[in-house]
Amino acid sequence: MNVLEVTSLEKKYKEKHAVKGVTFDLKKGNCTALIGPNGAGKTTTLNMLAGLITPTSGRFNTLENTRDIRSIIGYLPQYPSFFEWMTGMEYLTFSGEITGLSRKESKRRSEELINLVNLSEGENRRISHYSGGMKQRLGIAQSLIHQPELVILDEPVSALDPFGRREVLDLLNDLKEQTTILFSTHILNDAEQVCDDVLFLYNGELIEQGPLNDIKKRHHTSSLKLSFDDNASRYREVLREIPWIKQVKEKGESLIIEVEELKRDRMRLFTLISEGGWPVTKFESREQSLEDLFMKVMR
Ligand SMILES: Nc1ncnc2c1ncn2[C@@H]1O[C@H](COP(=O)(O)OP(=O)(O)OP(=O)(O)O)[C@@H](O)[C@H]1O
Repeated sequence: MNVLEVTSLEKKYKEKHAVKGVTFDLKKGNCTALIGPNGAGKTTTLNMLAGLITPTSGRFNTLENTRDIRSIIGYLPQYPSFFEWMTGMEYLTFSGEITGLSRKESKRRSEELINLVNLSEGENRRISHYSGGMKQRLGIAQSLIHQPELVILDEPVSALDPFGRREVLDLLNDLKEQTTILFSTHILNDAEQVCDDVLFLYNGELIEQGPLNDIKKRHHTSSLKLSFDDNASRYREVLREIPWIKQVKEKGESLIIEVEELKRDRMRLFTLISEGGWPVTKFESREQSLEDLFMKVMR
């Protein structure tokens, strides 16, 4: 069941085509990462879905064909602004009332959310005294105040330090139980930790999309990594001459060796290393990361 179906969505600014004919579905209960480098069109896409800018063309349908999409979505912009003189609790209660909740209901929901995003300790502190991670968690709580079917988060972790990032990623993992999530990021490692589905956006176009595991299988490569104390390039030249090795890349004093069949070729490489007495300090089978995948798809 799809919470949102987006068809041929476009945004043009004079000569600039920021988003070009983007089509995708969001499955109920899934967490989808919209991934792309700076300027790919992520914010423009999310702003169109959030009703903040008008698409040049295209359409989107919601599950119940809701007339105003804003009633079913929660949205956290890339640079959220808060009334910093308010406490976290005041801000949430106020946000709830704006969405149409009664004061009592809004207070109850705010208390629930303060617990969910782990802000109990700072609920009566002014937002101006919050850390970046706390503000981002408050922003996420605010986006959930009216129990939306879909939460759209624009770069929720990109501006945070590693501690803040971890807090927010853990929170996203918890939220997956409760709602459908679409979030943008250019930090692939973060996306990999929480998302089920990915949308790869490049130059305003979707270049690959689907369940992360399916895409990984589709673009699967088997590789091995050899690390040396020094002189890796000498061994690179030897490996390049071997017919069962597809590609050898040098990364510092390590070699990334792409092979056809991991199990078989791992043994072959072991034999080569031991017979040749190569000064290898580390031998690893490599799992393809989302970053490897993104680079491959883009190429
Ligand atoms: N109001 C605007 N007028 C003209 N061009 C715009 C406007 N808004 C965005 N663009 C252009 O559209 C393209 C996509 O921008 P967008 O902000 O959506 O990218 P992004 O993927 O979110 O990038 P970032 O990760 O840097 O936030 C960029 O080239 C940008 O310069």
